[in-house]
Order: sequence, then C-alpha cells, then structure tokens
Amino acid sequence: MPHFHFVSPGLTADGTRPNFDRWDGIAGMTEFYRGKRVVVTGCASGIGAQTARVLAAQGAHVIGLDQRRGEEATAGFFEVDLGDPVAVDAVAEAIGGRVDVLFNCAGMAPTQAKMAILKVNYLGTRHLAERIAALMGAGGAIVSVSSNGGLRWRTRRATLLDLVAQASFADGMSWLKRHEGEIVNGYAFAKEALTVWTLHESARFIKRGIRLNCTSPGAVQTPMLSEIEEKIPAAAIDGATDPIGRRSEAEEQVGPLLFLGSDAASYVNGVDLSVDGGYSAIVALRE
Ligand SMILES: NC(=O)c1ccc[n+]([C@@H]2O[C@H](COP(=O)([O-])OP(=O)(O)OC[C@H]3O[C@@H](n4cnc5c(N)ncnc54)[C@H](O)[C@@H]3O)[C@@H](O)[C@H]2O)c1
Repeated sequence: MPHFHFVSPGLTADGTRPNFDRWDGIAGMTEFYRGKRVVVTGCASGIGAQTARVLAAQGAHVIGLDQRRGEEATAGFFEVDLGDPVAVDAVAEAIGGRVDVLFNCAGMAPTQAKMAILKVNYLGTRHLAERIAALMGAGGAIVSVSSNGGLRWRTRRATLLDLVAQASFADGMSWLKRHEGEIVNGYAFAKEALTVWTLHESARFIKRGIRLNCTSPGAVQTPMLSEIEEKIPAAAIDGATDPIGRRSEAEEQVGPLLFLGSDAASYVNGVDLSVDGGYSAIVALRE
C-alpha cells in the first residue's frame, strides 16, 4: 500500500508550492484541517486543549498526547511522558500511518526542576517531532509553542547551536549534564533551544517538504500561569504584557498556530512568530 506519501490538497505533488488550480490561499484556511490527521501534545490543558478543540471543530482527526487525561475529547489519546524517549518512540509507533500536522504544545512550567524542564520542553519535544516527522510526507508541518521567555537566544547562539548539534536524546542529555552549572534559567534555556532547533532544522526538514515553525507567546492565562503566579508576583508577570497591557487568553494563541500549520503558510518556514502583544518588538528595539 503506497501510504506515507501525503499530498496536501492545496499543494503540488512535491509539497513545496501551491497548486494554484485548487489553492484558495488564506480563504481556505478554515477548511484546511478537514479530514487531516493532526497530533497535538499538551492536549489536556491550556493552549494545547484549545488547539485540539478548535481543530476538532474544523473537522480534523485529532490525536492528543499528554502525561494525563484532560477534559478535551480528542479522536485519539495517548498518555506519554515526553521526558521518556522510549515512551515517545512507543507512542510514535502506535500512532503510525500518515500524520499531516504536529502541534507541540506540551510543556513544563518554569517553577519545576531545571533538568526535568530541559528534558521535556526541549529534548523530548524535539525527539517526538523527529519521530512524527517520519510519519509525514511532503506538505507536512510542525509547529511548536516556544516562549518569549526564550527571546534572548541570540545572546547564546553558539552554545545553543552546539546543543542542537547533538543528534540524539541521549547525546543531548549528556550535553545538558556537562553544562548544567552554566544554565541559570532552565525554562528560558529550553525555550531558546527549541527556537534555535526550529530555525536550524527548518532548512533540513524543508528538503522533505515539511515546514518547521514555532510561536513565542507572552503571558497566557492558563493553569501553567496560575502555577507560576504562586511563586512570581503578578506584577512581574504583567510587566511583560507591555505594550498591549493585558495577558493573552489561551484561545488567542490558536489562530497563529493553525495558520502556521496550514497551506496558507506554505512559504513560511523557519519562523519564530511572536504572539505576545508586541513585547518582543519593544525588547528588540531596546537591546
Ligand atoms: N502560559 C503561558 O504564559 C505561556 C507563555 C509562553 C509559552 N508557554 C508555553 O505554552 C505551552 C502550553 O502551556 P500552557 O500555558 O497551555 O500550560 P498548561 O500547563 O495549561 O498545559 C501544558 C500541558 O503540557 C502537559 N505536559 C507537561 N509536561 C509533560 C510531559 N512531560 N509529557 C507530556 N505532557 C506534558 C501538561 O500535562 C499540560 O496538559 C508550553 O510549552 C508553555 O511552555 C506558555
């Protein structure tokens, strides 16, 4: 059976350019996910739960992954700890078949232990993406939720590229253990690594017709932010909501994610899209 070679309805056979006979650009975005097989991590809560909900409403076949079950009803669900590469391999095997789009929304809060965060938010997320990419054909897309907590990746570019060059989960883990003492903020470093991995690997993935992009949200009102607020004063969090002057709702993160995963973004690759009300723009001009 010639499966795995997926041709997106809106793209040419090599998956890299719109088929203008059938393509209706941005107008087709709401129809894009109908019948698509989509994997969403972190589907039990917050941004992942909202992403899974909207995708299901748009007619996608949503396979949710999380370390625990949430209230969202996805067509399929796998319980998995993204910090466990053997479990990630088993889930990718169990998903099998063709996958059209992967949304990496799962993540651990900055309040958790440093090495656990690095393992889940970077190493495990990357490992899953590589495994799911093997189930995609030309026209596939991977969109990860990074963070504007990682917006200073340029200040550590060489170090982060060295980490990204570690080919396997185990190699990455050894690298992190060797450099543990130098990593001050595990959450920021993990998000910087995820962003740099996305930018770097996008050049490689696109040769297979798979686009790789990420979003960097600012403060989003989810259970994770409530957890953060128990340790960090609300005023410090709201300091990073400048200039829009309010926090994001989880739903407001979904549109940019769905856009990047769809054919409406067929020429968008290797992008870190800030979804933070303009905060990173201010920082970029200031620094
Ligand atoms: N909330 C914010 O302010 C904010 C800001 C920037 C980026 N982000 C990022 O957005 C993403 C979604 O976060 P959220 O705010 O919706 O948080 P959330 O806590 O509501 O949801 C995160 C989900 O990830 C799952 N998860 C955590 N560790 C896991 C593991 N080891 N294996 C499998 N699943 C795991 C959790 O069970 C949970 O369902 C995260 O990557 C987070 O870092 C959030």
